[in-house]
Order: sequence, then C-alpha cells, then structure tokens
Amino acid sequence: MRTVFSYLKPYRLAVYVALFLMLVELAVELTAPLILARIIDDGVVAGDLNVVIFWGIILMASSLVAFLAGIVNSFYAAHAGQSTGLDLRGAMFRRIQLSSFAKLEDFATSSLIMRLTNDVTQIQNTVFMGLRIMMRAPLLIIGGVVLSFFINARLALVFAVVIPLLVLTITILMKKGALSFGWVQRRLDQVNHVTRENLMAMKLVKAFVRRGHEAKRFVTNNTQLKDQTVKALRLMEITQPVLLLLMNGSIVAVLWFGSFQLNTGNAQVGEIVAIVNYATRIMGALTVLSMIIMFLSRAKASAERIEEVLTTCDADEMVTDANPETYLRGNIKFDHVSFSYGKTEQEVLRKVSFNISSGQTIAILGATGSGKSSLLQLLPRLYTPQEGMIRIDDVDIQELDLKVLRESIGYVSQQTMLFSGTIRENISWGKPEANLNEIVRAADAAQIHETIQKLPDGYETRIGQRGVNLSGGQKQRIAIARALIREPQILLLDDSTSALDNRTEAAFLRALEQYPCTTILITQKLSTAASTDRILLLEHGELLAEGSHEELLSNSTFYQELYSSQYGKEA
Ligand SMILES: Nc1ncnc2c1ncn2[C@@H]1O[C@H](COP(=O)(O)OP(=O)(O)OP(=O)(O)O)[C@@H](O)[C@H]1O
Repeated sequence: MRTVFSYLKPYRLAVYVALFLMLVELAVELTAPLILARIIDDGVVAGDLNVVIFWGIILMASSLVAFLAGIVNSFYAAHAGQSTGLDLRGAMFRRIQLSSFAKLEDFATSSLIMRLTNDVTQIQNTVFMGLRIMMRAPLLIIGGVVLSFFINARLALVFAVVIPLLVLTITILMKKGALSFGWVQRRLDQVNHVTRENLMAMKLVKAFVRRGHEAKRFVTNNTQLKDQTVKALRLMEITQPVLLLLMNGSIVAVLWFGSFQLNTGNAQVGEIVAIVNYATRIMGALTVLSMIIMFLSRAKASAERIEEVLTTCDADEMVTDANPETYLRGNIKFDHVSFSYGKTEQEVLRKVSFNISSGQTIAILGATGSGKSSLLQLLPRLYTPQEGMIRIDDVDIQELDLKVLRESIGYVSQQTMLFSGTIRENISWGKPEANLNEIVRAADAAQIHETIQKLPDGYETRIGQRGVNLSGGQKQRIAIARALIREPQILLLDDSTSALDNRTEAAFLRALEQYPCTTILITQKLSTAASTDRILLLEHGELLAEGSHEELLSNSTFYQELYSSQYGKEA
C-alpha cells in the first residue's frame, strides 16, 4: 500500500485541509452530547431557561460550522482522490510503455487494463472516503470513549469491555476481506479477458459456430465472479450485525447501571443521556467502519495489483539525451547470438552469426517457428539475447542509445496493427512532422497510393477499429508506408508482404530501391527471397545456410527442397 499511497504526496495541502476540516466536524460531533448534558442538567432539570438558550445557540452555531466544514472537506477529498488516481494511471501507463517485453509478458493485457482502470478507481474511492469519513469513524470512537470517561467513568467502563472485542473482530475481518477481494479482482480480470477475446474473434466464433461454447466459457467465468463477490460481501455483511449487537448490548448495560447510579446519586440524568448519545454515535461510526473495512480490503487488494505493475515492469527503456541527429548507417553483425524467451524456455535462436552491409536487402527463410520473428525483434531491442552480441556499425546495440537505435529502424510487424483515425494519421504516425508529399511518397512506394486515392475521402478516410474496413493487403501496405515514411536506415519487414499479390509485391520491392536502407525481410515466398541480395536459411533457431538464390540452389538441399515444394519437382 505504501508505494501507491506515496502518490498522495503532491496533494499534501489538500489532504491536510481535508483532515483539518474533518477534525472540525469531529469536534462538533463530540462536543454535542456534552452540551446536551449541560442543557439537561443545568437548564432543564435546574429550570434555568437562560442556560438552555445560551447552550442551544452554541449547539446550533457549531452544527452550522460542521455543515460548512463537511462541504469544503468533500471538495478537497475529491481533489486529492481524483488527482492521485490520475497520477497512478499515468505512472502505470508510462511504466508499461517503458517496460521490456520480457517483463510485460508476465501480465495478461486484460489484467493490465483492469489494473489501470478498476483498481485505480478503488484507490481513488478509498482516498476520498479516507479523507471524508474513514479517519472520522475511529477518532469518533476514541473521542466518544474518552469523553464518556470524562463525564462518568463508572458508566463508561462498559466501553472498556466492548471496544477491545470490536477491534479484534474488525482486524480479523479486514485480513480475510483483503484476501477475498484479491480473488474478486482476479475473477474480474478473467471475465474481462474472455470478453475481450470474444469481441476480437467475433467473426471466427460465428464462422465456426462456436457461440454456445464461448457463451458457456463466459457464463462460467461470470458465475465465478459472482460467487467470489458474494463470498467476499458475505464476510462483510456479518460485520455490521456483530458490531450492532455489541454496541446495543453496551447501551442496555449503560442504562441498567445508570439507573442504579442515579438512585445512589452517583450519576445525573444528563450524564446518562450524554453517554447513551455517545454510544449511539459510536454505533453509527462503527457502521461506517464496517463499510470502510470493505473499502480498505478492496483497496489493499487493488494497491497490491497496482504495485505489482509498478515494480515488476522494469523501466529499462529510459529516454536519454543523445543527439537526435545521430543516425546509424545500417551495418549489422550478429555474433553467436543465442536467445530464449525466459529462463526455463527452450532456446529459440542458437549461436546465430551473420553480417549485413549497409544498403543490402536480405531475406530470411525458414519453417514456421524457426525463430525468424524472434531474430528480427532483437534488433530494435524488443528483447535482449542471453548470449552473443549484435552490433550495428560496430557498436554493441546494448550500448546504443535506445531512442537513436529505434529511430533508425522502420519495423513492420507480422500482425498489422493500425490505430483508429484517418489513413493520413496512420501513415504519419511513423513521422508526425511529415507533410502530405512525404506521406504520398511513402504510400506510393508501399503500392497503396492509388487505392487510397480511389476512396471517397482519400487520405482522410477514417479507419475503423483495428482497420476493419480495409483488406488484409491494404492494411499491410499502410503499415509499410508508416515504416517507410521514417526513411529508416534499417527496414525490418516481418512477413509484411504475405497478403500482397506477386505483381504488387514485385512493384513494392522495386520501389524500395529508392530507399537506401538495409532491409531484412522475412518471407515464405521463394520468388521474393530470390530477388534479394542474400538469403539466410533458418531452421530450429540455427542458421542453416546463407547465400544468393543461385548459390543456395546449388549448395543447400534444404533450399532445393523448398524450391521444389513451391515450384514443383521438375523445376
Ligand atoms: N512471446 C513469446 N514467448 C515465448 N515463446 C515465444 C514467444 N514468441 C515466440 N515464441 C516461440 O519462439 C519460437 C520461434 O517463434 P518465432 O515467432 O520467432 O518463429 P517464426 O519463424 O517467426 O514463425 P512464423 O513463421 O510462424 O512467424 C516458437 O517456438 C514460439 O513458440
């Protein structure tokens, strides 16, 4: 909880003001029974109307002050709560953005979304409640007990028995509650996860007629969420009756002992009324406290989940102050590079070594799962190899400024990802300051300019969520244009031409010649690979062979088999 609540620090002033106003409210609440005792004993019983009027006015005035303090307290409490939430969400978002993939993969996307939204809301509410009523309840209980002793110590002894019992009950419930609500949040993650998957795979679910199966999966998770929430709430629901029972018992005890004390002259009517009044207020505070326990239990579970993100995600991608004009030339050298996704995972790349000179175009060929995408992702340092070294322009990429490294790279991932917005915005996402000419040039090279022009709104056509209103090939080409507009020194194409027909692909590869960059393209098509300077053959994470199309055709049986599988034996 400590890390999360340290985010309250910048709002210290609002916190102090809110706490001060809360204390004002508390003071009025605590002194009211004292005033009441005075009105009864010195005014009503003694028959002095002046005392009744004087203390009556004081009671009214202090109530008004408490009322105003309450309103202003709400403003400050809301400000502190909402601002802490804003900062927490911001901090988590930045952490997630800066974190390495290796760490980020510890969390499901849906869980991260829940932590950024739902969990932060729990903290926001807790801060608000804390400043508004949470602190008031225990202080009211303590103050009520102390003042009761001050009024009549013998009668107040009843509280000395009841209060420790209450504290014990509350502590036990709070511990169990935090555990239970932690599970509620996890179940909520699960429901979110299934919903997200279903929404994303809606077409697939319909086409495979798997609606029933998916509905069942959803219902199972949804029911688990309900059951867990009911279980957690049930724990909380028994709190209130237990607390009420204890407090009502203590009121009866005060009245019972009070009647004896009254007869022996050791207590006055006003004192008994005041202590019963305190008992009632303490009971009210306890009801609030039971609600607070629920909030705190939830907040504790949420704070732990938020802290997990803030501490697990390593902010390894620090923005440095290297000269933004520093660009790389694009000579790439892999030197005995081995890589696996985790300590326990199998090696995906094994002692891979090769050189690429600046300006060359290289194709990587290999069966699915042979490690092609993994190899590509090592270059922009999306992952770090465990062994060996990758050099660009003879510098270990681990020592290169990350911003410089990534700004020199144009990366087109295997799964095309477009953002909601217009086509123009999507292309210029690669270079925000690009003008329309640059956008058109990139789109033209990516063989998508003509298609865009035929659209009614041209470059201003809005792309639906994840590009739903575009074909697979169109999306791929926009993604390519987005990478080309950066005029990168290194262009990485991860099977990015798979949805293009041969003619368009050939035109694209020709257009690429205008860009003097080192290009590494992953492809399944031999025709594409054959048009590059050199081909790397990857199998089970090892570099099997490398050379030009002709060289491999005469030297590599693996390549010959690939060739005959694509062009027929007789070829
Ligand atoms: N994020 C990941 N975490 C753990 N293992 C992974 C991850 N991504 C890929 N792998 C594993 O690494 C191996 C190589 O995957 P990679 O995506 O690099 O292959 P690929 O040659 O690009 O395959 P494809 O042609 O099908 O895209 C596979 O066995 C895969 O299961």
